[in-house]
Amino acid sequence: MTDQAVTRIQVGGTAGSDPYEVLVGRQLLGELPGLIGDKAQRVAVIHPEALAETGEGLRADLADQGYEAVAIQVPNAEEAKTAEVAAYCWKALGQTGFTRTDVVVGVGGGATTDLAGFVAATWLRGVRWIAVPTTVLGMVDAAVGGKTGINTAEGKNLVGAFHPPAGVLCDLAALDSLPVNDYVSGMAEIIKAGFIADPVILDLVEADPQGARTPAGPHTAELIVRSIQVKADVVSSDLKEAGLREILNYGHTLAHAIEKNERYKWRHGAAVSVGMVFAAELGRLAGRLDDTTADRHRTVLESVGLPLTYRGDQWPKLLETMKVDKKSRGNLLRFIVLDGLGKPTVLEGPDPAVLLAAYGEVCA
Ligand SMILES: NC(=O)c1ccc[n+]([C@@H]2O[C@H](COP(=O)([O-])OP(=O)(O)OC[C@H]3O[C@@H](n4cnc5c(N)ncnc54)[C@H](O)[C@@H]3O)[C@@H](O)[C@H]2O)c1
Ligand SMILES: O=C(O)C(=O)C[C@@H](O)[C@H](O)[C@H](O)COP(=O)(O)O
Ligand SMILES: [Zn+2]
Repeated sequence: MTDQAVTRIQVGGTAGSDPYEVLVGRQLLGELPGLIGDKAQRVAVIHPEALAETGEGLRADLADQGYEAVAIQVPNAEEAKTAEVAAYCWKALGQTGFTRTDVVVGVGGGATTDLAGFVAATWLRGVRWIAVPTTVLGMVDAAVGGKTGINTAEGKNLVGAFHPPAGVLCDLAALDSLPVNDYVSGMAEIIKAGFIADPVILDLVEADPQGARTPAGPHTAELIVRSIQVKADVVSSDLKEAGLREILNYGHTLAHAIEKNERYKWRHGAAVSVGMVFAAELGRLAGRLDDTTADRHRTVLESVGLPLTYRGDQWPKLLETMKVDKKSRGNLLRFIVLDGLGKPTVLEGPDPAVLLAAYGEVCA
C-alpha cells in the first residue's frame, strides 16, 4: 500500500443496521468533518492519557473548523473501562450541553473506543460516534462491529451495548508510536481471524514472523485489511450476535477469565493467545480438530512472541468466571472450537474432565 492509497471496507447495511465504512491508510483525519456531518455543533474527543497530544490536536482542529470541541482525557488501557470513568464522560457531555445531534469521537486503542462507544450509546440513549483506532487491535477488531462496553467487578465487558460507529478511520501512521507488546497483542486478533476464516493471514505471518511484530513489516497493511474484512463480513450479517458472530469470540471464553484473574494487567491479546491454544486443545480432545491445525496454534502464536501458557493452579477460579461468559446459556458453558482450519463451530456443555484436560495442556 502506498502512502496515498486508502482501502475502504463496507460494514453493515444489512439486518437493519446503517452501513458505514472502515478506512485504512494514512492521513485520514481530513475525513472526520464529513463523518461528523453538518448537524453537529459539539464534538467530544475521548482519548487516553498516552495520546494527550493527539487528542488535544484533534480538538483544536475541530474547533478551528467551527465545532464546539472538547477533549475528554481518560486513563490508559483497561482502567478506562469502568462505570466511574463512563460517569466522568457523561458529566463532561452534560456540562458541554451535548444534544442528540452532537458527536463523540473515540481516539485510542480498543479500551478507549469500547468506552467512547459505550458513552455514545448511553448518552441520551444514543448519539453518533466515530472511531479513530490507534492500535493494531483497535483497527482490526475493537473499533469495528459496534460492540461497546465496560468491565464490572464480576468480569469483562459485562455492561455494554451494540452501537455501531458512523465510520472508522485507521491511520496506519498511528502504529509507529505503539509499544511493541501492544502491537503484538493485536496480532492475536489477526491470527484469530486467520484460524476462523482467512488462512492466508496465517501464511503471511508464518512467512515473516519478525515482520509481523512491527508496523514496518512487509505485510502490515494486508494483514490489517484482511482481518477487518473478516470482522466486517461477520458483523454485517449478525450485528447482535444471534449466531454467526459468536465465532469472533474464538479463544475469548478463557481469555476473559484470565484477564479478570490478572486484574486486567495482562493485555487482551496475550490472554486471547492462551485462550486460543486452550480452544484448539478442546477441539482436539473433543475429536473435532486435526493435530496439524491444533499444533499450528502454538507455532504461529509463539513465532510473534505471544504467550501459550497460564498458571496451573488457577483452574477453579477461571471456571467460575467462565460461567458468566456471554455465550453461556443458563448453566450451559459454550465454547467456539474449530472443526478444521477456517471452520469454527460451537461446542456446548463439554464434559468437565475434557475441559480440565484441555486446561492441562496450557498450564505453565
Ligand atoms: N469491541 C470489540 O469488538 C473489541 C474487540 C477486541 C478487543 N476489544 C477490547 O479492546 C481492548 C484492548 O485494546 P488494545 O489492545 O487496543 O489496548 P488498549 O486500548 O488498552 O491500548 C494499549 C495501550 O496503548 C496506548 N496507546 C493506544 N494507542 C497508542 C499509540 N498509537 N501509541 C502509543 N500508545 C498508544 C493506550 O493508551 C494503552 O495504554 C480490550 O479492552 C478488549 O476487550 C474490544
Ligand atoms: O466482535 C465480537 O463479537 C468479538 O467477540 C470480538 C472480540 O475480539 C472482542 O474481544 C469482544 O469485545 C468480546 O466480546 P464479548 O461479548 O465476549 O465481551
Ligand atoms: Zn478480543
